[in-house]
Amino acid sequence: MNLKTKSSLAAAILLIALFGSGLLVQDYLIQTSLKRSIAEQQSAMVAGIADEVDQRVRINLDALSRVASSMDHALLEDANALNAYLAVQQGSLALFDALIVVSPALKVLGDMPALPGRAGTDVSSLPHLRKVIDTGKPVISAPFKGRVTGSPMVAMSVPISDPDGTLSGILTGSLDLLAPRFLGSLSQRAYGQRGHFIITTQDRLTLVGGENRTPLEIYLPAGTSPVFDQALAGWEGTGIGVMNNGETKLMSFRTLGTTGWILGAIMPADEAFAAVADSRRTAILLLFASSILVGLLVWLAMRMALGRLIALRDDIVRARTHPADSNRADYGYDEIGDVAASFFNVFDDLARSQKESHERADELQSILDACPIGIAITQDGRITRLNPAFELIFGFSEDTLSGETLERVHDDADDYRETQERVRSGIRTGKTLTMERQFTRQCGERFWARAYVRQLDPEDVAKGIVMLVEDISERRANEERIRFLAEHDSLTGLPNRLLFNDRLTMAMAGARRRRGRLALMFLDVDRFKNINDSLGHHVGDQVLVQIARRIKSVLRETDTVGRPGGDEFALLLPEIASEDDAAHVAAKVLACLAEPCVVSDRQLAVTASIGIALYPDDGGDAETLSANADAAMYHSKDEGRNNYAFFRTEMNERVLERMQLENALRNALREEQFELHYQPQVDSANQSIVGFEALVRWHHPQQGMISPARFIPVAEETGLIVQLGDWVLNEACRQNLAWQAAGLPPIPVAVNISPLQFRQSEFAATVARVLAHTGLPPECLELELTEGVMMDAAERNIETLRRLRALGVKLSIDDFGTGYSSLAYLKRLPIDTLKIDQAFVRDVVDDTDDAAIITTIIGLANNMRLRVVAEGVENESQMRFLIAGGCGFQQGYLFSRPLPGAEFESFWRRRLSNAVNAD
Ligand SMILES: Nc1nc2c(ncn2[C@@H]2O[C@H](COP(=O)(O)O[C@H]3[C@@H](O)[C@H](n4cnc5c(=O)[nH]c(N)nc54)O[C@@H]3COP(=O)(O)O)[C@@H](O)[C@H]2O)c(=O)[nH]1
Repeated sequence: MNLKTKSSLAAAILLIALFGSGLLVQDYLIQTSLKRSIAEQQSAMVAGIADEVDQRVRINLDALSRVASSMDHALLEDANALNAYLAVQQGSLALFDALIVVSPALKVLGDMPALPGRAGTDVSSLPHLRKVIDTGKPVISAPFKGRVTGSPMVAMSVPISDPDGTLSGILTGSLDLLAPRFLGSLSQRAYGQRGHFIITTQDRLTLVGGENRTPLEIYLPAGTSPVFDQALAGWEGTGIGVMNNGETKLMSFRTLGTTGWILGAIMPADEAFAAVADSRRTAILLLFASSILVGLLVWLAMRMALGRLIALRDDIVRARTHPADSNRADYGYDEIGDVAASFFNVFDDLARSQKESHERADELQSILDACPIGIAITQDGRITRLNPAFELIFGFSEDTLSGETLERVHDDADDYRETQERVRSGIRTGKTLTMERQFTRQCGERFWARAYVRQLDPEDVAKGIVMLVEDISERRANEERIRFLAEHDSLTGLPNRLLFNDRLTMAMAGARRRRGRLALMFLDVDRFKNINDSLGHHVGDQVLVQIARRIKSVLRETDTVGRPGGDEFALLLPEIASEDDAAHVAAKVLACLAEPCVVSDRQLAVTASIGIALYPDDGGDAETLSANADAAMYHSKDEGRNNYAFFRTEMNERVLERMQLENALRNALREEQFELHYQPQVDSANQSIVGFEALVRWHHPQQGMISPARFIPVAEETGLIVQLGDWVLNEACRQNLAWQAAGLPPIPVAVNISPLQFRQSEFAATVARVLAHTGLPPECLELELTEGVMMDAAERNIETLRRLRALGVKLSIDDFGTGYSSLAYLKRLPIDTLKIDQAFVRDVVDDTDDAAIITTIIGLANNMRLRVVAEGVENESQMRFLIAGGCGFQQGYLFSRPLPGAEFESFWRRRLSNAVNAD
C-alpha cells in the first residue's frame, strides 16, 4: 500500500472518526432528549387521563352524595317511597348501573332497579359499607365481578345522614368499570399502534388492561416488572420495563387520587422510540454519506499534496543513483518545498562530503599503495589490512596474513609475545611507539626494521592499531659500513688511527689492571714513495693491501694491526711477557715481507722498518707510547731500513729535531731564507752550456746551509713544498730572464717540481701566470717531474701535462730509471727530456748493470727522439762512457757544482768567452 493510500486512509479514518464521534454524541444527545421528551409526554398523558378518571369518580360520588343528602329518615323507612324516589333519581344517577340503600344495620332498604328479594338482605359482609358506617365518609369498594354481567364492578357508597348528622343509611351505587361512561372508553382508547392503558388496583387486579387481559386477573405478579412494582409503591413517572414476555416497554404510571388505583400507559419501547431510531438511522446514513464524501475529499487532497511528495521521492531515488544529476522538480516555497530544499541541501552536503571522503579514501589508498613503508592495521591483534609495501617487505600476501596475528613475522611465539607486551605497555600512553628490531620475512630471512605502532583512535583501542614498518636493513648495513669505514682504512680494511688508538687505550687499561706489558709497533714501508711516484697510486695501493694481508697472517687473533695512514702500519700486541716476544713478532713481520709483492705482473721488492715501544716501560699513555714507537721506527730507517728497533730515550731527539725543522721551514718561507743555486747542463759534444738546473738552498740563520735532501722531504710531508715550489719557479724564471736581459743566451732553466705541487689543480695556470709575470719565454723553462708523477695514470695529470706543453714549456722526467716506467705509456707523454738518475751514472764504469741500464735509457730516448741528460757526472770516465753511449747532455760536479746565481753567471760567462776564444 503506498503512502498516498495510507495517508488518505488515515486522514479519512481520522476525519470520519471525528465526524462520526461528533455525530454519535449528537445522536446520543438527541436520543436522550427525545426519549426524555417522549417519556414526559407519556407521563403528561397519563397524568391527564388520571385526572379525567378521578374526575369521573368524583362526579359519581358527588352525584351519590347529592341524592343521599336529599333523603331523609322518613324516606328510608318507606321502602316503596324509597324505591320510587330512587327511580326518580335515576336521571341524576345514570352513571350507576344499580342503586341500593342500606340501613345503618346494613340491611337493604331499597334498590333500583328493584330486584325481588333484595330488600332486607343483610349486606354487613361488605367491607366498604362497614367502612362508611365506621368513617361516615364516602367509600369506593374493591372491584368485584358483576353477578349479572360478569363484568368488573365497583360500588361507591356515601352516608345518608340526618340533619343532626346521625347516620341514617348508606346510598350505594354500583357501576360497570368497563362501561363506556366510566373506564370502558379508556380500555377502548387507542394508544399508538401497539400501546394501551391499564388501570389496576393496589392488589395488582386488572381493571383496564390491554393485550387481551382478563379483568380482575393479576396484572403483573410482584417482581416481574420493577417499574410496575415501584408504581405500586407510590412512584409516579415513566420508565423502561421488561414485561414477563420479555418485551421492553415504555411505562408511565400514576396513582388515582380518588381510588388509589394505578393508571398506566404502556407502549412497546420500539414504537415509543421509533422517532429516536429514525433519528439514529438518519445519523448513520449521514455518517456513511459523510464518510464517503470525506474519503473522497481526503483522497483528492492527498493526491494533490502527495503528488509533489512522490515527485520528491523519485528525485531522491534518482539523487541516490545519479548524485551528479541536479535536475530536480520545483517544489515551490511551502513546507514541502522547504523539506525538499532542506533535504537536497543536506543530501548535496552529504554527497559532497561523501565524494570528498571517497577522494580522501582514494588518496589514502594511493598513499598506502605508493608508500614504501609497510603498513598493517590490526584489530584485536588480527591483521585487517596491509599495503603493498608490507607485502613486499615481508613476502606475505595480504590474503595470507589477513585475519592472522603478527606472529607470522616474528621468530617464534615468545618473540611475538615479547613484542606484544612492549606494544601494549607502549601505546597506552597514546603516543607512537617506535622500536627498532628484527622481523622475519616469509623466506625465513631476519632483517632489521624500524616499527612505529600506535592506536588508530587514542581514546579507543578497539578501533585497532596501525603498525608502520620500515625496512632499515640496508640503512643498518650502511651504518655498519659507515661505522666500519669510520673506524677502518678503506684500502686494507684494517682499523684506522681512530679505532687503533681506541684499542690501544683499552689494551693499555687491561695491561694496567693485570700489571702486564704490551707492545706497540709502527711499521713504515721503505721507499714506498718511490713505488707511488713511479708506478702510481693504484700500484702503491695494491702493495699496501698485500702488506696488510701478510702482516695479519703472522699475528695472533688477539693482536691488532691497523693502518694509521700512508705507508704506515701499527701493530698492537696486547699480551707480551718480554722484549723478546716483541722482537720475535717484529722479525716474523719483516720475514713475511721478504717475498716480493706481485702487482700487475710486476714483482716489487718491499722492505719495512719497524719501531717498537713497550708499555709501561716506554710510555704510560697512548700518546707517549705512539710517539716513542714512531721515533723507534725512524731510528730503524736511519739504521739502514728493513729492520726493527726498540725505542730508546735518545731517539726522541731526532723527532724533536724534525719538528724544529718543520717550524723553521715555515719561518724560512715567511722570512725568505731561501736562494737558488744553478748547475749547468752541458752538451756532450762540446761541453757548451745548453741549460741549467735551479736547486733551492736554505740559509738557516743559526744552522747555516741546510741541505734540500733534509728539508725537501719535510716540506713535502707538511705541504709547504707548494709554497716553496712556487717561489722557486718564480725566482728561476725571473733570474733566467734577467740573465737573458744581461746578454746571456736564452737557454732553458730546469726547475724541480714536487709531485704535490704538480697535482695542484691550478698548477698549469700557476706556471702560465709566472711566465706572464716574469716575461720569460716558455721555451726557456723546463719542468722536471719525477717518473712516478709522469706515470700516474690519472687523467688529470695528463691533462696538466698537455696544458703545460701547450704553454710551450719543456718537460723532463727526473731520476729516470729508478721508477717502474712503462715504456708504452712513456710514448704517450708529451715530454722532451729523460734525465738519467745519478745512481746509475755513479758506478757506470764499474757496474755493468748500471752501464746496461744507461745504454738502454739512452737508446730509448734516442729512439723516441727525446733529449737525454745524465745526472751526477763526476769524472771523465763517466763522461766518456756517456758520450760513447750517445748521451747528448750531461750534468754533474765534473762540469760544475750548483752555484749561487752570481757565481753561476760568472762561470757561464767564462765558459762563453772561453768558447769564443777557442773559436
Ligand atoms: N722539489 C724541489 N726539489 C729540489 C729543489 N732543489 C733541490 N731539490 C731536490 O733536493 C734533492 C737534493 O738536491 P741537491 O742537494 O741540490 O742535490 C742536487 C745536486 O746538487 C746533486 N748533484 C748534481 N751533480 C752531482 C754530482 O756530480 N754528484 C753528486 N753527488 N750530486 C750531484 O744532485 C741533486 C740534483 O738532483 P736532481 O734534482 O734529481 O737533478 C734533490 O732530489 C733535488 O731534486 C727544488 O727547488 N725543488
